[in-house]
Amino acid sequence: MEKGEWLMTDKAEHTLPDYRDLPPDVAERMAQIKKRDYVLKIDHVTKEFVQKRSRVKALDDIEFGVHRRELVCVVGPSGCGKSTLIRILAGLEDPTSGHILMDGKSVHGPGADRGMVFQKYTLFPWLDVCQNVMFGIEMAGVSRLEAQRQALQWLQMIGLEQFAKAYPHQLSGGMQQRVAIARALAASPRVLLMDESFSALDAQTRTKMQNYLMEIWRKIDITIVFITHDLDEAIYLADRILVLKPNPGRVEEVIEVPLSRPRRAEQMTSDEFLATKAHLEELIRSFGVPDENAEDEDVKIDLPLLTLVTDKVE
Ligand SMILES: Nc1ncnc2c1ncn2[C@@H]1O[C@H](COP(=O)(O)OP(=O)(O)OP(=O)(O)O)[C@@H](O)[C@H]1O
Repeated sequence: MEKGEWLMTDKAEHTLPDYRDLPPDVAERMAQIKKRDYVLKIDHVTKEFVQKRSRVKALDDIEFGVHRRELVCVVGPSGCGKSTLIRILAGLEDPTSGHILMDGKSVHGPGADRGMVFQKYTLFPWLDVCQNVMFGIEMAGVSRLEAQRQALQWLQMIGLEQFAKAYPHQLSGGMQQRVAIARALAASPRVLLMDESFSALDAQTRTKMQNYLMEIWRKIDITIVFITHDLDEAIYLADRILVLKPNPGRVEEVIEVPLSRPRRAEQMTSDEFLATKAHLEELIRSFGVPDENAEDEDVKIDLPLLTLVTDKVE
């Protein structure tokens, strides 16, 4: 589709705008973002896994830069290398070739400059909420008293100060993830890496968490890379979306999200949102990989004959 063309949708006569047409305020914001330096640069990163008899090229020559205070989401079908990429960014895995640069310097291994929030709840169960948040601060050599003061400030920021003395098992999933975010941020990283961090939460809690995250991000100097399977989540959160294709994992497209900030739930039904989602769905379909996390349409179940019931009145 040429830029500026309009996309016909299935719904008769309703046309969606081109997702690449940014409203003026978004275009202005995007121009500002692009003027900022790269905090994180993925410099021609390739990753091959060698198993007994086979080689898998999980990532092939990935080249991408994340600007300071940008929120980038990474999407793509199962197996396109999203987890491999974030593990390399976190320093948990080395690239086969290429480099990760933080503020222009090549990184090797994990570092305090990159905080990570995983999908599963990863709080230390034997520490209370405050001690969990203090953990990263104390690791950086800060005194216990000062770490406690800072941890309480973080808990206030995420609205959980009254749960400072509670233990993780006493909190809901959403609250645990809020503490996990606070714990990661308390160590003052430059970049927050989030690996499907909200995918274990129910839909309502997930939306709340997305809003919490954007609220925190608005207040502090942090750059976020967020991996997700959920296209709505990617569009709602991101300034730009990095779309990966599988076999081997390559950059297919970088999408500038045509939505103003601050984001509001109503934007999820806007034409710009729907046009971006339609394009992403089309891209992912074009990769021809069944996404096991997508909702099944038209599932056919073979039932044993004897269990069949009808609603016919006897
Ligand atoms: N440790 C490993 N050893 C061998 N192959 C691996 C390893 N980790 C990942 N792979 C392979 O690399 C490719 C990319 O995997 P990866 O988990 O990064 O994809 P993904 O996009 O995160 O998938 P999903 O969305 O299902 O989590 C896949 O083919 C996978 O089988």
